[in-house]
Amino acid sequence: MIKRIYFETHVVETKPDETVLDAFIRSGVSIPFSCRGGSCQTCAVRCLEGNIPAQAQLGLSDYQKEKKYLLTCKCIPTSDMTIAPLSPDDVITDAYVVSINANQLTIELGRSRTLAIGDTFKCINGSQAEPEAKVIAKEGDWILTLELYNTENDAIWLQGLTPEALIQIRGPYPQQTPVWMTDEAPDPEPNLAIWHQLEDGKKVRETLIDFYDRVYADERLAPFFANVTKSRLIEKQYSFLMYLFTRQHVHFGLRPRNLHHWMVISDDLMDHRRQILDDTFKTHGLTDEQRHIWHQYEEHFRTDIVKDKAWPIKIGDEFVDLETFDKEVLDCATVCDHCGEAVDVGVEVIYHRRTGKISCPNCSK
Ligand code: HEM
Repeated sequence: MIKRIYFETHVVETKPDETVLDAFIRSGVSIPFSCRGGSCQTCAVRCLEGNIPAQAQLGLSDYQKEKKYLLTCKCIPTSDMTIAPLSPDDVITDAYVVSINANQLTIELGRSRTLAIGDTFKCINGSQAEPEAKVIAKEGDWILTLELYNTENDAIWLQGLTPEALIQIRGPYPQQTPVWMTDEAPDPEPNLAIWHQLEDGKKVRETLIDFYDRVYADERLAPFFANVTKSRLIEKQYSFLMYLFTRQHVHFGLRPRNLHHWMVISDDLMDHRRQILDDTFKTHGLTDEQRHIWHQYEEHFRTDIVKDKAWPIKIGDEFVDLETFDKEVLDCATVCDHCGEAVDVGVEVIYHRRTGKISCPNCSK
């Protein structure tokens, strides 16, 4: 049976008995791959929706199975599927310690990987710390020498290792330039047909109203929206989606990267939000195609939103870090935003650049 595979902005139909990878290659969809036999794991992706055939997970670890990884070269779909690329955090490879020399660690990989000198990784040995390391030498595709950035904590981490110990490496994180410094990808193509099907936006608004009711009641998401007026947010979100679907310039807010710059949002939290959105779509009777197209618009911004620490905001060509504090001498009396006590004119206070919240001398000790 023909199945539809949704991957980023692509929709690919597989022929009977065809693997997802073969269908991608046939359709010109670019995805990294190497051995095509299920051992190198280069073509691994994550399943967001649909059945995962057991064959597509052969050889993957329990952790990888739990995260819904699958190998596209081994996946003959049994249902429609939505799949997404792995984030570097998701790419975990077993490795054995060969030797340790000061802050350098030589490892033998559990499977061959095509990696380059300069690629960066996180090292995992079951402890909470995941020291960062850079490849400084390699022998073939199996042996790597990593240099740890050699802080005091890395030295302690290395002392806990012995030759032949099994560790994992997470990555690579090849991008030398942090995401927040790179140019944003162009917006995805509009889709007027779906917008018309969604009753020229009426159904989009209804869905958003219900979705944000659920978000504001969700204990993981609600904290982000503590000071945000729901009706205003729905209108902003609506105009942004209207722009994406129709290209009418009706959205005058910030771009998603700048807008979410201070929010620490993990892939897992994005998936959680996606699930709530999908449940809402189903309540409002959106068709599979409509759900997938809308999800694809949202997914397009994942890399602009997911991060493990706040990013500076980009204004023109400049990056401004708003997650810092400045000092100011008050030229009029006010109250402290933390303890509520009065603060007199002439007192030096600390204020947070993004929120503008003021701390009196007592609270900022
Ligand atoms: C877990 C994931 C997310 C969280 C926690 C989150 C959180 C927020 C918050 C708190 C606001 C209000 C900001 C403010 O008014 O100051 C907001 C606005 C917005 N978000 Fe998200 N967001 C998430 C994912 C997304 C995604 C995937 C998109 C996709 C495009 C998106 C697009 C928007 C837009 C368009 C606005 C309103 C823009 C404006 O004010 O002009 N968000 N989000």
